[in-house]
This record gives sequence, C-alpha cells and structure tokens, in this order.
Amino acid sequence: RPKWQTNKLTYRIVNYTPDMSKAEVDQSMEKALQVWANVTPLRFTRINSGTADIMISFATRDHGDAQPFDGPLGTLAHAFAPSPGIGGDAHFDDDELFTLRSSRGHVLFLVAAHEFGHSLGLSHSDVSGALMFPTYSFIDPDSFSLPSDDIRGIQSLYG
Ligand SMILES: CC(C)C[C@H](C(=O)NO)C(=O)N[C@@H](CC(N)=O)C(=O)NCc1cccc(N)c1
Ligand SMILES: [Ca+2]
Ligand SMILES: [Zn+2]
Ligand SMILES: [Zn+2]
Repeated sequence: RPKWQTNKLTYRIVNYTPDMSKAEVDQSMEKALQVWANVTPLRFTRINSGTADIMISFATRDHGDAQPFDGPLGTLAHAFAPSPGIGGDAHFDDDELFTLRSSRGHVLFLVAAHEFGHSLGLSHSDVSGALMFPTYSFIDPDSFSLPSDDIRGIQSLYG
C-alpha cells in the first residue's frame, strides 16, 4: 500500500472556491489536516508557491487529469494516493456548494478530511459512520471526532 516515506509533508492551496471566504477555506483545510496529524506523527506545513506534496485546488468538469468532474452532486472531490507528482493532490468539484458548517451544501472541512485520507494512502471503508465511508453525511464540524475505524486505518500506515 502506497504511503509517504516522510512524516513532514507540505501542502499548497492553489486556488479558492467562490462559496466561502479565503480565510474559511484556509481554516477548513488546516482543520482537515489536523484531524490526521492528531493521531499520527504526520506534520503538515503550508507553502504558498512552488510544488507541495499535497496540491489543493478547485475545478469543474475537465481539469487536466483523467477524472473530469460531473457537475453538481455525484462526485464531490477526488484525491490521489501517495506518489511523486500528482500523488497526494486533492481536487474539489467547484460545481458543488461548499460551506463552513451548514447542512445546506457540503461542509468543506468534512470533504477535505475525507480526501486527505486518500492523499495519505487510505481507501474507502465499509464501516458506516467512518470518515472514509464512500458517501458523505453531514456532521457538525464543531462536534467532529475521528471515528475509530479511521484511526485504526491511518495508524496501520503511520503509527
Ligand atoms: C469514486 C470517487 C471519485 C467518488 C468521490 C470520492 O470518494 N472521493 O474521495 C466522491 O466524491 N464521493 C462522494 C459520494 C457522494 N456523492 O456521496 C462523496 O461524498 N465523497 C466525499 C466524502 C466526504 C465526506 C465524508 C465521506 N464519507 C465522503
Ligand atoms: Ca460533482
Ligand atoms: Zn482531478
Ligand atoms: Zn473517497
């Protein structure tokens, strides 16, 4: 199973969605990475130019990789397993409505936390309620805590 060979990873927010303020997007991404840093030796450093391990961007439809987005709903985002180049990168479908905490649309923090699970090497879980379960369900981000199946999964890679 592909995994990063270092615990110090960089990320870059390449562009932004119009759905939220830049500060809200920044906070959502930081909080989503912290979910995984809390239970592993992984540490994430933001860079604002050049190439990071985890390049984060918003896009619609065809956006330069082999997995074009599909308009509103359906696929919300995708991320690539650890590897050089596109590995680790996370793309968010900007035909979705992303929110800070509303149940209307999709909470960016939750989608990002799920995607970064893929960026770190996790695949989907069949445990309902797991963050890595294939389908999104709204959770108040203020009361979010990483489910045990996800802790087990990430600690089996980075323990
Ligand atoms: C085949 C994949 C490209 C599907 C894609 C996904 O799993 N990305 O990681 C995706 O966007 N799946 C949707 C499925 C859906 N529309 O319910 C999803 O919600 N994934 C993100 C997500 C966010 C937060 C929590 C969970 N469990 C899943
Ligand atoms: Ca979509
Ligand atoms: Zn993509
Ligand atoms: Zn997924």
